[in-house]
Amino acid sequence: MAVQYFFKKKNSDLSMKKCVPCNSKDLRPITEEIANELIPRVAGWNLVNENGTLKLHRSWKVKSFCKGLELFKLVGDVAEAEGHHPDLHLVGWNNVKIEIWTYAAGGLTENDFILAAKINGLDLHELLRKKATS
Ligand SMILES: C[C@H](O)[C@H](O)[C@H]1CNC2=NC(N)=NC(=O)C2=N1
Repeated sequence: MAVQYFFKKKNSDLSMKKCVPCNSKDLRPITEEIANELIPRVAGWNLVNENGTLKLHRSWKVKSFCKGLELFKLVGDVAEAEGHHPDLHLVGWNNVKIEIWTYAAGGLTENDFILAAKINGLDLHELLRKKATS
């Protein structure tokens, strides 16, 4: 279902969609080929293949450790509202990295792109270092 859905709704705004529960039995990850086609729809996110598991990664440099925690809170609220949860990393006091994939599917599903698009919709600009965002 996921694959066709993506193709049909190519121009729809992912951030307007809602994550579906990840406990469905027929949850299948998308292929790397399709993931490569979709990645431009979530600006700033990179496709990573970790030992065969596709994931979305994005990094930010924050102004301070506490701003990093604030970022986590904003992202955490989105994740809770969607019932879909990223891995959050805050390393070396100001490097935030977020990884998203669907554990239940062992790879990427539409949910991951929806969550990434919603995170992109957050106004993080007060939290980030002026210079680099990567
Ligand atoms: C039942 C519930 O929807 C699942 O446990 C959800 C919770 N959040 C999740 N988040 C992510 N990123 N992947 C999952 O497979 C996942 N599973």
